[in-house]
Amino acid sequence: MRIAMLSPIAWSTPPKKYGPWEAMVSLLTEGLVKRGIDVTLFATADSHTSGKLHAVCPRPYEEDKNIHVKVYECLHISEVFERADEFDIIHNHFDYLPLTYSRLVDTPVVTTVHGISSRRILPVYKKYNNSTFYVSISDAYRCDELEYIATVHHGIDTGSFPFNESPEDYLLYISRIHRDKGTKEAIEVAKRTGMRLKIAGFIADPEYFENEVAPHIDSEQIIYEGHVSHQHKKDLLSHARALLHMINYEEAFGLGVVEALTCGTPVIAINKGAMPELIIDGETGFLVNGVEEAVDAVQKLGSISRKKCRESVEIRFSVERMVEDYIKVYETILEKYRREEKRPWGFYEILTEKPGYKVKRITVLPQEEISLQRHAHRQEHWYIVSGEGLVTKNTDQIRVFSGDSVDLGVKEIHRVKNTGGQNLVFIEIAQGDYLGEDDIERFEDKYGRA
Ligand SMILES: O=P(O)(O)OC[C@H]1O[C@](O)(CO)[C@@H](O)[C@@H]1O
Repeated sequence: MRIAMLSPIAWSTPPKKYGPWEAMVSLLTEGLVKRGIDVTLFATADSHTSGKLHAVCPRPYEEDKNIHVKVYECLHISEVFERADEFDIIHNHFDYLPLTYSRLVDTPVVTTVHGISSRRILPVYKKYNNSTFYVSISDAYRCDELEYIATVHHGIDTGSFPFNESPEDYLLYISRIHRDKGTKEAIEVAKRTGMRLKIAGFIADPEYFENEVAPHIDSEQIIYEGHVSHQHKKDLLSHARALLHMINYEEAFGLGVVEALTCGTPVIAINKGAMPELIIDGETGFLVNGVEEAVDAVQKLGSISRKKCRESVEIRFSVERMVEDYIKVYETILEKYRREEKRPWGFYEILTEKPGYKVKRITVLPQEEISLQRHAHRQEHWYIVSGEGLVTKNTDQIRVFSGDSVDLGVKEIHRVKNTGGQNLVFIEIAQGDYLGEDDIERFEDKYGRA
């Protein structure tokens, strides 16, 4: 299996410090290579992989403000798609932009949806919903308007995080410093419980840091450790009494939460987003609804077994499990693709074929149309499953929607155009003495095949 792994270029892959998407891409890439899979990693030039690295962007744009973000995004993404024929699957971790190239290539594209930053980007995801594949990183993060091939939780290199049975007496906040992540609320919990709080992470929102965080830093009770290295992060995580994760948004996953648990450190988190999928309330931490409940939870930390914390994530969130899950996703996609016949207007899948009849599921992409045609040996019955279209039947024009059907006799001239913004999907039952694809007489064709 040949995989093109498209990483973001905000940070290197793996990142030197912060960079959760790039960190996950690196772990997945290395895990796949270990399993003998041929992976080409498209990432910044200062990235490292035991697979093959392909880079056009010299440095991460977050580390070098001279890198023109849009220019390098274009150069980076186009590289993958220009080499599409060399791969069996393109695995996109670059959010929505690469989706817009996906219909220009024959290689299937699977996207791990790391985060939907705003509902305003949904139209792109919706447009490619039926022609590409999406993986959700938690069940909580599935968007009702999209279809997913699987949920795959992230995995971490659990073995590289030290387990510590005897913590020190401080609470920890480790994340980028931003309102969403609840730095201010973590400070409040520390102050109310009289415990020390160590804060680590890069300052994603300087104004928030200045107004809500900095005034509380006294380097005694509230300590800012800075944008820490991987080693420093592991030390902080393994020695903390608990991790405070007082998020103010529906977080898609929470790598820091899993990393803390791996060290044996319980997590007190706001019960939002993926938190219930990561933390077992009362056993590996506490799911709370605000500062008040978090303060109570701190008092109950003694009831948590640190060993249990580690055990709860060791297998469920290991890299090996994540790699295994993604291999299954790739295999499912390849199996589906083997069955699907590509056409310039979309694709079809033969559901069954027996002497005398053949059943297909036909997908016409938005605004595309099949040729104006007729068959000498078969009649067809079309049942519209979803989308909307305009059927030409001899001299008639018939608007069709989900639930409608159309019958086309032998030698009747016909065509269908997808007139909507979603895929037009219909089931075709063809009956006749000959059902080969070459029984098509084309009169007109948008793609020059007539
Ligand atoms: O000639 P085109 O545009 O590829 O269309 C072919 C499709 O049209 C149909 O013949 C429908 O009439 C399908 O059975 C077939 O897959």
